[in-house]
Amino acid sequence: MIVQSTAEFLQEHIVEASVSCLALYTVYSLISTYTKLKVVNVATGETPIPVGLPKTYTWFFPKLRARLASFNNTFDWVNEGYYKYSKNGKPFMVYTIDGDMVILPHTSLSEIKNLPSSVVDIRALQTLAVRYTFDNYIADDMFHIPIIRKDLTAKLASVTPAIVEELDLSFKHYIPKLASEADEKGWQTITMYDLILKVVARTSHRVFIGEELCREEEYLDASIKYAVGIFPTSMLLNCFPKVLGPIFSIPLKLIRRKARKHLEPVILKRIAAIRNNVPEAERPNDLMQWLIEASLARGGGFATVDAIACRVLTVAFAAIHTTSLSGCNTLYDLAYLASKTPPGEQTPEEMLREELISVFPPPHEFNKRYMQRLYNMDAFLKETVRLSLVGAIHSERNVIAKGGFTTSAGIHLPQGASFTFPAVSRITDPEVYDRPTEHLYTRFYRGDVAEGMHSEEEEVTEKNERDRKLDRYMVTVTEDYPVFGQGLHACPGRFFAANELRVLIAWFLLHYDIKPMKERPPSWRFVYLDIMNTEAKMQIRRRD
Ligand code: HEM
Repeated sequence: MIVQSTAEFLQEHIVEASVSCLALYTVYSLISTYTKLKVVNVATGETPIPVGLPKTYTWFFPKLRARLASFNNTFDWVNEGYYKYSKNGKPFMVYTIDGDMVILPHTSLSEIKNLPSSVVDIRALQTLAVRYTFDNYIADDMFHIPIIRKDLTAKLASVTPAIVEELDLSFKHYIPKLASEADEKGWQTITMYDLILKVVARTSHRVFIGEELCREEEYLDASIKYAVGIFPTSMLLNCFPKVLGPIFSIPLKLIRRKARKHLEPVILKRIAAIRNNVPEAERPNDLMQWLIEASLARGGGFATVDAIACRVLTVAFAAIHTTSLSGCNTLYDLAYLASKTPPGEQTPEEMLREELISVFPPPHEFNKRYMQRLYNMDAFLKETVRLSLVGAIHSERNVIAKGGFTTSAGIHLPQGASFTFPAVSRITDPEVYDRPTEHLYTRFYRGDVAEGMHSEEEEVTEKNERDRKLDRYMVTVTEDYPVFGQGLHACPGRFFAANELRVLIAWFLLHYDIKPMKERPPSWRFVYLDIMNTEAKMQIRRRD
């Protein structure tokens, strides 16, 4: 009788019942997940001390409460742990909405950063829920990474004229669309991030997929929306049971379909050319072509239009927002630092412009080789991204080796454990950087040691990175400069990004003045992330 009436009740309230089950399951997973892995110091038996657990009613779901509090407090917890434990060579834990995280001391970084992917893997695969937000072919084989690292970087000199041309065309196309009418003194107001995002998306795509497609607004819009949609979708996916993955990823799939509509005819044309043995010299020479050739070589599901289009969008995702944020932050810093420059002194904007004109006198023909001589520009960019792109942590990794991994200090990390290193606390530690929170735009100036150097791609080798004299390029990765990650997974696109950013800032300084801003637009901290203010308005004025 009871069973029958329960069944009837459930039939009548199927929606409510499903939602309740889902809610219960979610609460259960929030409480129970990530808690079973035992991280321990094998020599002392100590386990990493948690930072951020509630100090009152400690019996009442402390981890769950810490996870919920992590939205606003993670930076403070990591900073507290950095000074209490990391600086004494000890690990600590934080429990965030994103899972249990072991924060290892900086002293473990050098032995961990180059561990092979059979031992540890980059955690983005999990945090970005790559199997749902992209697809299985991306998660199974990231062959686009060596293509970016080797082929794209090697072609930088030859693609620079295309970057210069596309930046020029896109600034001229988008500024009139996005900026207000000029006032009587010629100043126009613009939401700078909107402009830089569009310009970077179009310019990067010129190099990724060619002239034919990079100006197609519907495609560009779809690729930007896709990239924007990845973070919220993956967060949702990571909070709910995996069975809901296919449902939560529907909006992203619809956007991908829109982008694919434009990519498909071009991909098919290029595949046909390869199959018809069109000589290599007559085929396009861009990132999409290299991706198509590598996909065909792998065959099967990798060689479908869908998988190839998804891979193009994956590279665009990694490239466009990071570069746009860096470009926009640089312009914010130029405007803000100008307002702090005493009257009569040269502002950083004037200093960079003077350097530009001396390296590229009119008619300002940029080329990759001389771009490297913009030492003040490189130093400025490097300092801006140091202060603006680093979140609470860097180099998140998951242990995948069956037996786990034990550091030389005896910290045993079992299979499945996630670990990372303090980032913002490290770069704002006065023992690491002098006046660490100030934007000292000549901090990384290297013009004095640069004579006789080769290209930066040749010089940024692991050996040279240990040489403090050469530790000054924007693209140099050192253990105290985590903007581009570390070791095996350090950003493969950073040479491309640095080159594009230099041309972008150079174009801007030659064509526009920037009105000083009294306040730097504040960013917003969310769990581990420092999210830039993308709404801030700037005032700009044409120079001619
Ligand atoms: C200023 C711009 C950029 C910044 C600040 C940046 C930053 C980063 C960071 C922090 C990582 C993670 C590294 C780690 O965990 O150790 C990364 C990885 C990556 N970046 Fe960038 N990036 C930028 C531009 C680009 C560009 C332009 C591309 C492509 C052309 C790109 C492609 C990638 C890829 C594919 C990875 C994954 C590497 C791996 O898993 O081994 N990035 N980037």
